[in-house]
Amino acid sequence: MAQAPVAIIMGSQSDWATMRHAAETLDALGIAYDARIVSAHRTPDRLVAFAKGAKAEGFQVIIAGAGGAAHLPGMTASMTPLPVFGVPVESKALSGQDSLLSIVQMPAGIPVGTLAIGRAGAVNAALLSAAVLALHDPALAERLDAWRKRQSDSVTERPSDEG
Ligand SMILES: Nc1c(C(=O)O)ncn1[C@@H]1O[C@H](COP(=O)(O)O)[C@@H](O)[C@H]1O
Repeated sequence: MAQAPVAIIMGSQSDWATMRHAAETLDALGIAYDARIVSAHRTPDRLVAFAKGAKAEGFQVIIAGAGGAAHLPGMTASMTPLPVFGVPVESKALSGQDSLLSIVQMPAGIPVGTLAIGRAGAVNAALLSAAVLALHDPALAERLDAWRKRQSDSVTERPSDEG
């Protein structure tokens, strides 16, 4: 079986409720992915093995979701040359503000492409990954165009009472 181009990693099982939206978006675009739980805090050895080996495994893009003290995206980015898109998971205590600031304020030199908090960020991380992969995949570029057209077509011109 061909290697999935996208890795979706998350700090905890509890993040899956958010990160599954990235997975579903990749599904809709026909992009294979591998979803794994990897935590910089709780499974540091797993993180190092994953991040150092991700390119050799054949991944092309990494989506990393984490909440609270969200070190996972930045630590992953520090150990791989692959593009890393970070998704701040909405934490209970601070509504994801902590996750967002932990992920977005990287020091110059090690970038993480940071998305919005929660579901929107997860969906957009998948769409950004698709856009990167589509640069060298014309069939995927067509699927992405079609996805965006369907989205535009689904927006009515006027609001209705039915919502
Ligand atoms: N931020 C991180 C990391 C990490 O950055 O490596 N590992 C786990 N966590 C986060 O802890 C939160 C609570 O986790 P639990 O629900 O398992 O207690 C999750 O949102 C997870 O991403």
